[in-house]
Amino acid sequence: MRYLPTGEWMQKADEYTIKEIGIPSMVLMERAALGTVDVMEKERINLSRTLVVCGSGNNGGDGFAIARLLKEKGYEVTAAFIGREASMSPDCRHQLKIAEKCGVSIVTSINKQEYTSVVDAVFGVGLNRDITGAYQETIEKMNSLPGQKIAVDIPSGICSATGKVLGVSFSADLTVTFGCEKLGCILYPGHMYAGKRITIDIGISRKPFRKEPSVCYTFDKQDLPELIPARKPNSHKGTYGKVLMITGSKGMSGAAYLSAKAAYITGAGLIQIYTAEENRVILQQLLPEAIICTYTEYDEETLHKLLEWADVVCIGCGLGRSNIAESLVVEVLRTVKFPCVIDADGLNILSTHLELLGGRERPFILTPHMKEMSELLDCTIPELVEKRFEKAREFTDRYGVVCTMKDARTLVAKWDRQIFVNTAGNSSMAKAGSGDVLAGVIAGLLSQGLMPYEAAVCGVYLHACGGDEAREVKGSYSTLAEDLITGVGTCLKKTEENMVR
Ligand SMILES: NC(=O)C1=CN([C@@H]2O[C@H](COP(=O)(O)OP(=O)(O)OC[C@H]3O[C@@H](n4cnc5c(N)ncnc54)[C@H](OP(=O)(O)O)[C@@H]3O)[C@@H](O)[C@H]2O)[C@@H](O)CC1
Ligand SMILES: [K+]
Repeated sequence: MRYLPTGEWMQKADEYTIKEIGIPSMVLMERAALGTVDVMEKERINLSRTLVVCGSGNNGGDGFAIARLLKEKGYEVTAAFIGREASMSPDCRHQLKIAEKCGVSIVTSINKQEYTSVVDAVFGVGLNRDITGAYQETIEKMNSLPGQKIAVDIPSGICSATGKVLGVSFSADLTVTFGCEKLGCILYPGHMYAGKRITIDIGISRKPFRKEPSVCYTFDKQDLPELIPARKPNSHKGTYGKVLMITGSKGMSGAAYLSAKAAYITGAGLIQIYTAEENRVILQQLLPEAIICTYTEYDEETLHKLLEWADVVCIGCGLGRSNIAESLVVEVLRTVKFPCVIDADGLNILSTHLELLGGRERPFILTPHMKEMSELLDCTIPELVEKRFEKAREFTDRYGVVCTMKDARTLVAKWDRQIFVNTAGNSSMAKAGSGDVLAGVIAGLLSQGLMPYEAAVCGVYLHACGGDEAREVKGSYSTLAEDLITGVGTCLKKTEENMVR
């Protein structure tokens, strides 16, 4: 796993490293500059005529050090100091003096000369308000220059906590970031301004991030072996759990099929689908591995028998909003004591029965997209988008559930855990049926013994990696939900092969 701190948290980590560990600030800055030059060379940036634009904070300090190192290597370099003299940080001032003494050409405005590359060291994580006036004009000018664009730590103008553009932003081809990638470069639109992102270690301690609830984290592919539940040599179908899927309705057999198949592909032992009678034949044909039980009217006795049979329940995919659906959701949420995934129509029904969540901790995993989440929270979608982290925390604190908030950057929250931010996946997954697959993947992981929060984070990540596998085969336009299921299977197989090796 790796942390995705905001700029504020990154500054706390810088401070901890300097004051508590004792690494001098100028040492960190030198490592940042050396690392940036190294990355630019490895990435084959044409550095033959480079402009480094520096502000008055430590990001500007990095910039002067980079300019000096480029000159040492024989490149033609100009450093433009466009910050305010009066507000220069001590390290920035120091770096400017060194650069001057080393003969770096220093100017105070961007001249018309053509550069092969433009390095943005105007603002880093210290950006704390909208960029206006002369700074805005400078950044617009930098964007309009020819040559490759490289951002130091974060593109100037991107809010490191939200990914929002604060007035204007440098648009980078490459961002070399220090210590940890900042949350704002992961979230949209910030992500689109960062270009290719490369993180370098400059010795900043990550200790301040541990156990800090407001710091987020993500996974990379190499984390998968640790995340997925182990298969045991001496096992049978009962070892991997019995999943009850209360899904599908008349005309909505697809959601029941996709979620159940996804749970099987993920490794569930046995699946029973409880659905409308109209779906019986089609589901039996589509998924002969599943047991099918059907209803024509609400039947509490059968429901209870099925709940006694199951270890895990997944309710809501394609369930509809009929009276029967409502009775099913209410009764399941009222009585179930084991892990339960609540998706789609299950969430729509839940939003008018929130009292069913109680407030005590129950093993529920809610998988809303932004619209469903806004209904659960009774707020507008723009309000939710603006304050997604606060809202996710507020909701999971209040109800004690696990919540995966689905979006281009899906979050997983639980009151006593740091928020997981998904960084895998792609636009091919923005299609009908993708949510059903996710609900099934999570149910499949629960049935193999993962705890609700672990199943949710692993499920979201695995589903997204499945999307990446699917895009490799089908491309961004033509990937279907069924392909995501195949992708999840491929991803699990690759992970297993790596584990064996
Ligand atoms: N030792 C370390 O800590 C290390 C730090 N490192 C590097 O330092 C970076 C962080 O440096 P930082 O904290 O000095 O902040 P930085 O981003 O340079 O900007 C602050 C300046 O901008 C100004 N300002 C802000 N918003 C503005 C606006 N909208 N419009 C106009 N002005 C605005 C603000 O002015 P003020 O708010 O004081 O008026 C202040 O002058 C970090 O990203 C990394 O690159 C690495 O070298 C590793 C070691
Ligand atoms: K920058």
